[in-house]
Amino acid sequence: MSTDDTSTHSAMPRGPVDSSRTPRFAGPATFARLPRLDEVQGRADVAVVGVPFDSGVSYRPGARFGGNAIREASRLLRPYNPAQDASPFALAQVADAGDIAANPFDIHEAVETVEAAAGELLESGARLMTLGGDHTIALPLLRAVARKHGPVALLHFDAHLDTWDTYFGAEYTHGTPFRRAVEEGILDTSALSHVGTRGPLYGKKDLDDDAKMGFGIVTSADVMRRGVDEVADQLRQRIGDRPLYVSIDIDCLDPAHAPGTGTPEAGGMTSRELLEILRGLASCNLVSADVVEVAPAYDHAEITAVAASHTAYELTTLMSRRIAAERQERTGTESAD
Ligand SMILES: N=C(N)NCCCC(=O)O
Ligand SMILES: [Zn+2]
Ligand SMILES: [Zn+2]
Repeated sequence: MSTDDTSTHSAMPRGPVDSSRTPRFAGPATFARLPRLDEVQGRADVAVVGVPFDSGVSYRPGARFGGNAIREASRLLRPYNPAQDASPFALAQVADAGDIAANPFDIHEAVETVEAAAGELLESGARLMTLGGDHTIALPLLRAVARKHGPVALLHFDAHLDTWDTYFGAEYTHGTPFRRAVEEGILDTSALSHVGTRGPLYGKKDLDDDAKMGFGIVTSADVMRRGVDEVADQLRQRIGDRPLYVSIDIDCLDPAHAPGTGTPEAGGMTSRELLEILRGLASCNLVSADVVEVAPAYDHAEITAVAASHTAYELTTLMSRRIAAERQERTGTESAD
């Protein structure tokens, strides 16, 4: 496979394979046909990393195949993002860091492995764009991010709260990562939001517990009634300039927009609403993000994987723009000295 370098200068980021020369359906899939991390000497501003782990699910399994399904569906992403007026892969070096090899038979060990591998990537200077995997993995990712940035603001898109206590006595599951994260003090409890919440709960106490942890909720019905601009404004105000982690469970979307997921709930957001809210976060300091719960066995015609690939593309664009703005600020300051 040809890995044509679209950049002409060694200091320029190396971009995706040129789809006008190598058909986009040829060769093994990396996210958006970007170079692998080893092809850019291990130096990336944004590392796209897969976590093929789904041993924490409470219903349908299969999200372990989500990352590669998203990579396959991302072949059609193009280098310029008109909605954000930015070329994310030219503004910063984005590279595919491959998969974290987590033990499928031992959740505690898997959680440790993910935390350590994510920590290494963050130490190298990269922001993480993680492709799950089930939602269990958000906990070790947040631990690693908080070690670098301190407690972070959390914007959580999901049909579910994922602040339940335990399932079958297990503390690490895909329904419990954010309760553990609050208990561990790795979240900034003045800036926690769920978006897209809906569906039946075990009881009203689920909501009371969640509110006590500090979460605000924008339900999927709120998004429909209030509209994406107002919702994005409100979220931006709550987040301010705090370091922000965005965790996106693809089941925040309606099953019509994301059938390929493990715990589907009717009445969800459209992919258009999700993408528009994300675009509205352009001023935020997005330090890392994940897209999880894509289970391709239940998908049809890559509906879910395409939605997830565009979601990761918008998130990557937000990070690249922020990286470029920070670089600009530094160079501006240096030349002013
Ligand atoms: N999809 C995620 N992350 N969590 C759903 C847990 C819902 C349940 O089993 O009751
Ligand atoms: Zn969910
Ligand atoms: Zn979830």
